[in-house]
Amino acid sequence: MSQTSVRKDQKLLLLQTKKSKRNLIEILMGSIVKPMFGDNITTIGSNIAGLLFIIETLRRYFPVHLKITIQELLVNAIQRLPFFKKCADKTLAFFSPYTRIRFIEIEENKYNYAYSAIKTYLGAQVNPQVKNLKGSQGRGRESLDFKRDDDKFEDEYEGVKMWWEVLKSTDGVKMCRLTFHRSNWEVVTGSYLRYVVEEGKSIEEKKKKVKLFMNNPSSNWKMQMKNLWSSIDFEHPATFDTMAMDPMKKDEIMRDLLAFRDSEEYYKKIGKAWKRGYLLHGPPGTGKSTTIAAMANLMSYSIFDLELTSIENNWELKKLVLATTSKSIIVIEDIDCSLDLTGERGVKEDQSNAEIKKVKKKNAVTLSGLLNFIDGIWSACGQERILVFTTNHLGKLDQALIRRGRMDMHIELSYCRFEAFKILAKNYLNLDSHLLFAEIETLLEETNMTPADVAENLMVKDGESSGGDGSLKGLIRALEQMKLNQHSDEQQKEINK
Ligand SMILES: Nc1ncnc2c1ncn2[C@@H]1O[C@H](COP(=O)(O)OP(=O)(O)OP(=O)(O)O)[C@@H](O)[C@H]1O
Ligand SMILES: [Mg+2]
Repeated sequence: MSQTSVRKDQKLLLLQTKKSKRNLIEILMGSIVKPMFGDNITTIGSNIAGLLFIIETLRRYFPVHLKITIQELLVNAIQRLPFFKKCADKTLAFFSPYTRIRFIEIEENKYNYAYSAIKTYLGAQVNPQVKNLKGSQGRGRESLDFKRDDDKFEDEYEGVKMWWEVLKSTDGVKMCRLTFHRSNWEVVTGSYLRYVVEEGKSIEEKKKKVKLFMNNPSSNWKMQMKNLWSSIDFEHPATFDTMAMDPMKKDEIMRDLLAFRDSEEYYKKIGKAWKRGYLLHGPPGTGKSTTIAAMANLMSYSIFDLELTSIENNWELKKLVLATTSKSIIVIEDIDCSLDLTGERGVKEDQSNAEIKKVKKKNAVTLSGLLNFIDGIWSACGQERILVFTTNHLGKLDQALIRRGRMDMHIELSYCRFEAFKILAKNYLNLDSHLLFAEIETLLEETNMTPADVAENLMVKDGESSGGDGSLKGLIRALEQMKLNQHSDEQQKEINK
């Protein structure tokens, strides 16, 4: 038989099959569907019949992977007709050996955190085989971030295959849908899903940007909670590595912070709110604000910088604290200057201090309001918060405010000594040692220079050589001058006695 006659025969066979299928469907439509639903449904029915035929024909002549697409096409086409959708879903579900789990973004007005973790996990499945990717670059970053840009994913876990789809319904409902073979129920629900959600959350955690929030004056709040705080990306470069501080003290603070971060279970067990208070005290320029920045960078916590002088009353303070998020550091700088912390507890007000009087008149946030905020409200407003107070005058603070339990750790930041100086010399001049270090060590012991002043002297000025000699000699001159001044001050005091 020639090839042309074979092709002719095939065509004839195809036509016959087509005709007999159409006949059968037309009989069905005419005798069952038409009497039930009338002419419109008959037209729909015969369209589906045509579609079924085309699909059947294509199925025979195309490779396996296309068959899957065709099946999907059919299911989609049928599902567009509401009447058939219900039947099709039920029939498919009844016969299919696969199980589907949906993770809907917002259900009953509640955000589903598993949805975002799963989406993050799926987006991170980047490898050279992936065809669609999205690229982006954050501000100040040199590297590009790539994310998977597909809405269908195949995943494998402990030898089990699973299929994910990222979907959006016509009414805007977003979801991730997982399909897997029923025989793998134990693996998927037992460990795979937990693994996916935990992995997604840890990726989110790493990518989370640290923010600096500042409270807006209450006149700008309007009705929405979102006007309470304004925020910017927190890009302070300070770390504990660059902090000039006694290494033992530094180590103690870092260990304390990290232990706090990992203590969720412990706080649950002892029935206490998961929070910790730090009081930073010391003269101006000793690094209190810098320590807060280093804390935020170490923990990747955002900072809520609470400016008490722009708050009218305790109620506003409460609202602001309730609007903070977990994993954050709430900071009140210069607590002694922010409000009159003594008046309400009956300690005699210093009448001569006009500045304090002015602040008191303007500000109705009270010490008891602040104490309530530290104790009671904490438990109501979530978990994992650090509170930091700073002051230049520890003695001015009410004992109730700083007692242990409220401020768990008192950190004194003080004048620059040799250990701290070595860190600054490394940071600013990249020097580990120098002939002038011995002289500087003695002078630092004899004077009280703040790390801020030492740092200022170590900054390489224009036109200076990079060896550090100029800066170190400049620092020695400044220290000697300070020593002279201190000496003459002491002499003056003796004379005044
Ligand atoms: N311990 C330190 N380690 C490294 N740098 C420091 C340290 N202390 C101060 N500095 C430098 O001095 C500058 C001022 O320090 P910082 O603002 O942290 O001091 P402060 O104690 O908060 O002062 P104030 O009481 O006036 O608010 C910082 O920008 C930092 O560069
Ligand atoms: Mg400061």
